[in-house]
Amino acid sequence: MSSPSKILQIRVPCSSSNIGPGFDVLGVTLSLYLTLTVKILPKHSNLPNFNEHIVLAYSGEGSSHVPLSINQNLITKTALFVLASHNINGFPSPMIININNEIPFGRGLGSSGAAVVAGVILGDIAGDLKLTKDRLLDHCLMIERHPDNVTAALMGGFVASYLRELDSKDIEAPAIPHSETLEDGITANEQAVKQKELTVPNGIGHYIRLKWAKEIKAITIIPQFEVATATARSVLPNTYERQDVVFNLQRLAVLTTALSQSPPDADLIFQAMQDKIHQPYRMELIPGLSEILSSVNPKTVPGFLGICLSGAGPTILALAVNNFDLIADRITEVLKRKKDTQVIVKTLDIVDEGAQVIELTESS
Ligand SMILES: Nc1ncnc2c1ncn2[C@@H]1O[C@H](COP(=O)(O)OP(=O)(O)OP(=O)(O)O)[C@@H](O)[C@H]1O
Ligand SMILES: N[C@@H](CCO)C(=O)O
Repeated sequence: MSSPSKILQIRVPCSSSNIGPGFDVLGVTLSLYLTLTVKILPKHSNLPNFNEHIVLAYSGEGSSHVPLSINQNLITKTALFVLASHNINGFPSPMIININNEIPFGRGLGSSGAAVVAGVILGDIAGDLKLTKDRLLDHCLMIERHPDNVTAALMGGFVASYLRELDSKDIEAPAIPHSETLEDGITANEQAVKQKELTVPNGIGHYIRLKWAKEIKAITIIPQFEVATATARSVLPNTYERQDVVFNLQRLAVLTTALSQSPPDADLIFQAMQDKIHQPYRMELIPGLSEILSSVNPKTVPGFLGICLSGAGPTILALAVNNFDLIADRITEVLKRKKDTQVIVKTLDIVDEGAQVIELTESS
């Protein structure tokens, strides 16, 4: 008797991180999703592609260039890493995985974070590991070393997080697929077989969910060009002046509470969303960023609260309680003047739910 096949859906929201001063600290989940529909087949099933026992189909954002080989795709590569770290060599059962992605790549909306979270959950399900949410987070944080996007995508809502300091031997194992340098030749699976053991430390990530005032919406102004996170991190300095660090710490502490208050205090939020740690250095990658960030002001546009680079950019995140179209038009106009690019505007809700697994059907 074969075991019945199972159909599950893994749904992970996109996220905007930093929110100005909270570089590598703050993340908030927004209403665009990466969805995997996973059919786990009985072990002896024949699949249409007889050479592989995993069939990957992909639609939506990134579909023209995302790799569909399981050793190269960030989602399946992450799942293989999770399995390998539990001494499971490869996917134990045949699967048909349909991926639908609404999150644009390389725009600062946490596409890689969502892919890593989806991959960790896929590995957990495929290996029947039953990992706790905190343990899922540990695995995510081995792959994406800044916690802001993955923690928000997994836990949902407005989240602040930090990483425990780890020994370099724990984080430098060559078997770890880093989300920003996917080109590495050896697969997690091959490496794990060589290493035999690959242990993911416990309790890497620590987080707290913060309150977000329900009337505050996120306007995302998404230019149609990509900035890879690795590039946007490579332009940052290794050391900072004390006054710049203090500037951000002061604003970060105020911002976390300011965004929870109803009605929101626009002047307080606008000032508290200023940053001196990452945005000034990323101006060379996003033409006109300085002008864009000063193109709207709560004194001239009622309902507008604040503006920043979303994640590593190039998307601009504007927070507001109304006048969404007017705010988006102002920012788009400056952006287009500075660079000849198409721009897509989406006004998104803040979503409370992080990654979810939904069991769809079960058939023999
Ligand atoms: N759904 C997906 N499936 C497979 N790979 C993905 C998926 N989403 C993202 N990736 C990989 O992640 C890369 C984008 O990651 P990157 O960190 O540069 O940008 P981002 O995550 O969109 O932005 P940010 O981290 O600033 O929010 C893509 O080029 C692709 O290699
Ligand atoms: N905090 C990260 C987010 C990008 O994923 C950065 O700004 O580089």
